[in-house]
Amino acid sequence: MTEQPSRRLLLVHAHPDDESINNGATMARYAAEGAQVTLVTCTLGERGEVIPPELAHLNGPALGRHRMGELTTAMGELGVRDVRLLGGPGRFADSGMMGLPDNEDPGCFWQADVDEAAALLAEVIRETRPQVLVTYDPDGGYGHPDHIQAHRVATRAAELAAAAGHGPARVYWNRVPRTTAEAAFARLGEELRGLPFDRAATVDDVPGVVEDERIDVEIAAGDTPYAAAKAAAMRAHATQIEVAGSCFALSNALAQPLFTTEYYELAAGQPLPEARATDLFAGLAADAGAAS
Ligand SMILES: CC(=O)N[C@H]1[C@@H](O[C@@H]2[C@H](O)[C@H](O)[C@@H](O)[C@H](O)[C@H]2O)O[C@H](CO)[C@@H](O)[C@@H]1O
Ligand SMILES: [Zn+2]
Repeated sequence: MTEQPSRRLLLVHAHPDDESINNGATMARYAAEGAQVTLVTCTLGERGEVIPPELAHLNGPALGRHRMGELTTAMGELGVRDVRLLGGPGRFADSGMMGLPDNEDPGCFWQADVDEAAALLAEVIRETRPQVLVTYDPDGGYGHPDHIQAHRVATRAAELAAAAGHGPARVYWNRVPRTTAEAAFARLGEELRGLPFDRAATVDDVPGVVEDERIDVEIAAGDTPYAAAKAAAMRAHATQIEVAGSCFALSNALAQPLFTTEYYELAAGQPLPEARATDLFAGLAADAGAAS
């Protein structure tokens, strides 16, 4: 039986790029510190728009394969080695933005049976035994069907794992504190002229913004190598993201801040020993490593 690292983190995301945008610095930090970091991505983003003109021909399965390559490159930048597609490559297709006919595709993630998808994720939890699971809030951060479904599947999988005696000690939701977002957009407005973007997004465009008091953990990368790794990982997702300095834009070309501090709300599990902790595992009994 091989020993697992004493700290084990599982992140559940909807598309290739979400993990770097939301948790790139966090993943890089914990990977560098020797924690086990497992990423489960639920779709390959086959219905995404494509930014670079030279790649505009990519769509459907070809885009999905290309984005899997982007994800592999991005995880190399973060030092994350355990990357899995929920149910295997192509099991659940990208559902498209909320309200589009794409949502009715019987093979898309939005149409998946939550219990069936959760059983697949629960198997990953049984194998990897994470103490910490990170996913989106019930609205998926911004209402995208795949993000909402990722929340539902991750939540149900954690319940299944707990019922089997090996559930995560903590479940966190990706968050951004409102005052931080507002201050970052105020600075962005002054910097926009020097950026390759014509317009800026707004605070309302940022997923998961909540009042400051709901933030339980902040992982500040500041000027550490983890901030640079996050930017490099986001750049690797070139079909979806354009990075310029301390900002980025998705295919809508709306500039938004690239946060090098990442924030979390404790959704379930063991309370934290202090307000605004700086470690997702703070206060958890460091086990010797579960047998795999
Ligand atoms: C960050 C994220 O979740 N991206 C999703 C999203 O992409 C957006 C979508 O194409 C929208 O129409 C654009 O205006 C926006 O700029 C994109 O970020 O939805 C895609 C389709 O489901 C998905 O592939 C992409 O990963
Ligand atoms: Zn997404």
